[in-house]
Order: sequence, then structure tokens, then C-alpha cells
Amino acid sequence: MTSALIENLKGALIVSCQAYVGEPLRHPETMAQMARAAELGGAKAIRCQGLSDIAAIKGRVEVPVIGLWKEGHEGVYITPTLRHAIACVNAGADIVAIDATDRPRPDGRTFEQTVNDLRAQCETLVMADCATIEDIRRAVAIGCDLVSTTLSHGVAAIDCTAADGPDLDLLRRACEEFPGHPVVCEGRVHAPQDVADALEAGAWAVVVGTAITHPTSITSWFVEATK
Ligand SMILES: CC(=O)N[C@H](C=O)[C@@H](O)[C@H](O)[C@H](O)COP(=O)(O)O
Repeated sequence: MTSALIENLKGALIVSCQAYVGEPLRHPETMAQMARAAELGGAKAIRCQGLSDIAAIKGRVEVPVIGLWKEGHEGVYITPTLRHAIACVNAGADIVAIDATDRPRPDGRTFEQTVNDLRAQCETLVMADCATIEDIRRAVAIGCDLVSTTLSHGVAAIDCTAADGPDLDLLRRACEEFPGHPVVCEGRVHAPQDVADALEAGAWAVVVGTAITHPTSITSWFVEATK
């Protein structure tokens, strides 16, 4: 059964507010300001990274917070272990986003074990960040509250700046296989039309990060047009 919080996200825009290591906007206060601005614009939830950002944003917005903790750049780096997931809950996340691929994790747990152990220890909702339809199947099978196309553009890549558009094929496939299950479209949603297309394809909600909250990338897209 979907919780009221998940039910409220139906048809919603979720904004991801993240600044990467070494970037000028990387500060919890800055991300909290960004999150509040997105909320005023109509975002129905905020997705964010790191314990300080989760806590700062949770204190600033009224909408639910999807928290994750990125560590490293290779393999599983989005909330890679149970410890990371519990810390996100303790920092205030309403939903914890976890890499849902079957790649090895630093603590030796599988994704399924991570989710089961997390649920045994904390009351939280889980967003499964998937790369493939197999990941989505596993995540649905263990009852993840949201499953998402987050990692479909290549699990090794953390560069989300290319203007490729969302993976509507994976989204459609997931929505067909699991009608009624909350499937989120995330990753390279760069234009309002992409959001409309994703909802039309069956997305429960759509996450936009870079195109709203990463000014260096947005600027570079415009600069490209000067060349
Ligand atoms: C692949 C990965 O590490 N994705 C991360 C997940 O939290 C973020 O870097 C993305 O910004 C987020 O998924 C939103 O996507 P986009 O920025 O393309 O709208």
C-alpha cells in the first residue's frame, strides 16, 4: 500500500538540490536556500545529498525531503551502505534514496539486505535508484516505496550534464510491468517538455536536478550556443 506521503507525490515535480565537491555552491545554507526557492516554485519534494544538507534543508522546507549520502565516484556511491542509509534517516530524511543495482557494496550487503536491515532499524520510506529493468524488478519485489530511473544513463557516470533527455524507454517498460507502482523519472530531465513526456509515459513523479539547480551546467549550455 502506498503511504500518504508517496500518494501526495503523484504527478509532482521533485527538485534535486546538489552541489558537487569543490564547487562554489557547496554549502548546506546555500542548498537550503536553493531548496526553499524550489519549494516556492512548486516543487513537491526536495532531493538532496549529504547529512549537513539534509538537516539544513529539512529545517527550511515543508515538503518531504529525499535524502542520500554520496561517497566515492565509482561503483556504488549513492548511499552505499546500511550505515549511510541510517545516517540519512537520522539527519531528517523522510525518504532515503539508495543505489539499487546489484554491484558489490563496501559493507558486503546486497541492496535487498540493506533495505531489509534499514527497515528493521528505522521507520523510513525507500527510493530505489535503478539502472536497469532488473534493478526495478528487484526493488519492486521488496516493496520499495519509489523506484527510479536515476542510474539508467550508465552506472559508472556521474556526469549528468549531457543534454540527452530522460530514459523514457526504461520508464515506459517499468510502468507497463508494474502499473500503479510509483515509478519516478530521474536523470537528464532538462526541459519542461521532458517532464510532460515523462508523466505522459506513466511516471508517478519527475525529478529535475541539473537543469534547475546547477548554474554552472546551465550556463555552459547557453555558452555552447555562442560557439
Ligand atoms: C547519476 C547520479 O549520481 N545522480 C545524482 C543523484 O542524486 C545527481 O547527481 C543528479 O543530479 C540527480 O539524479 C538528478 O539528475 P539530473 O541532474 O540529471 O536532473
